[in-house]
Amino acid sequence: MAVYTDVSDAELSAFVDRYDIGRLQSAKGIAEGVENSNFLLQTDRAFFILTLYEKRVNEADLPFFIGLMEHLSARGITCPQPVHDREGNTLQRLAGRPAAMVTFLSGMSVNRPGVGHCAELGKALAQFHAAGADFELRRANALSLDGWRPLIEQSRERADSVSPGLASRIADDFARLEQAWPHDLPSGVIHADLFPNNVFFLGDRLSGLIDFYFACNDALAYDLAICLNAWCFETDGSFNITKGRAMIGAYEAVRPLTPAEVEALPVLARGAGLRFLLTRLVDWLNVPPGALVKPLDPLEYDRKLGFHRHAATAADYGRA
Ligand SMILES: Nc1ncnc2c1ncn2[C@@H]1O[C@H](COP(=O)(O)OP(=O)(O)O)[C@@H](O)[C@H]1O
Ligand SMILES: N[C@@H](CCOP(=O)(O)O)C(=O)O
Repeated sequence: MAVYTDVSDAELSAFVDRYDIGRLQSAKGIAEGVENSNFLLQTDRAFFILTLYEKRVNEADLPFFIGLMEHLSARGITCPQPVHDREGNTLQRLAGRPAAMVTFLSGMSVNRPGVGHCAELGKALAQFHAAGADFELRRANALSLDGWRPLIEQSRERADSVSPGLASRIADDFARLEQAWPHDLPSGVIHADLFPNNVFFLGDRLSGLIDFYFACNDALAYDLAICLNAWCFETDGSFNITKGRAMIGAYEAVRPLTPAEVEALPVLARGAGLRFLLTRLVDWLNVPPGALVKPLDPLEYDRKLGFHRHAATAADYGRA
């Protein structure tokens, strides 16, 4: 359960009173998520999500995230809308943390995405990229190539306690990626964490996207590579090419990839795999004492990297 910061009932009630959203009736810490502390609030009018931003979120980036949700909503992307308090503010402080309230989105995330879910995701990702094209704020990707080095250093000494040989596999991946990473691909606002838990469905139809707190400016195809990692592998570690084909095909029906993006796809997918291996590994080795959080398995991404290391072309991911 991701609740790093405790908030008393009295603090929550006083917080809700800053808004014109009714009186607080109940508040629960949310079981899912690993990055921030989230609470489901029910007032006598509606449900809301309250987020207290934790360690990985830089307070200076919050206007980017909040502004992006407002920008996307205005362009027809279903995502949480930041709620304004009586004075018009969206950004707050609560229990010593930066905080914001957003609207509650209905729908359910899928634990085991099927081919149809992957196609829905591909289409929504391309629509998201199109909607973000005229967003004026910018945010560099703190978790791209340059951001991996400190994570490697933080985890190097203890990596082999998680799996023998892991430190050297990570070093080899990083060396290869440093040499092959593309720098001139079409770029724009990317979600950068569009995992199944951040996508809601109503029936078979994708109904909304959440969790924009890794969003940044980077290569658009890198976002697709993240989604191939997060959606198209089976639990035994094998890549499901039918899912990859469905996702890439639906993405390209909205935004065709350039030849350079197609060529870069295996490197981008390997980089995305390493990025999630590293953040998971660092979290695994550093669970804050007393925090209600279950760290995610880093070795899931070590297994996925086993596929990426041998993938030669985009065809291995299902690109026709
Ligand atoms: N706007 C929202 N509407 C409905 N549920 C939400 C919303 N935002 C978050 N949640 C719920 O809270 C969980 C954790 O949110 P998330 O943003 O993924 O947290 P974290 O960034 O800490 O990982 C989600 O899996 C979802 O169940
Ligand atoms: N998607 C990341 C973890 C980030 O958690 P989220 O709840 O913010 O999506 C991973 O799987 O490592």
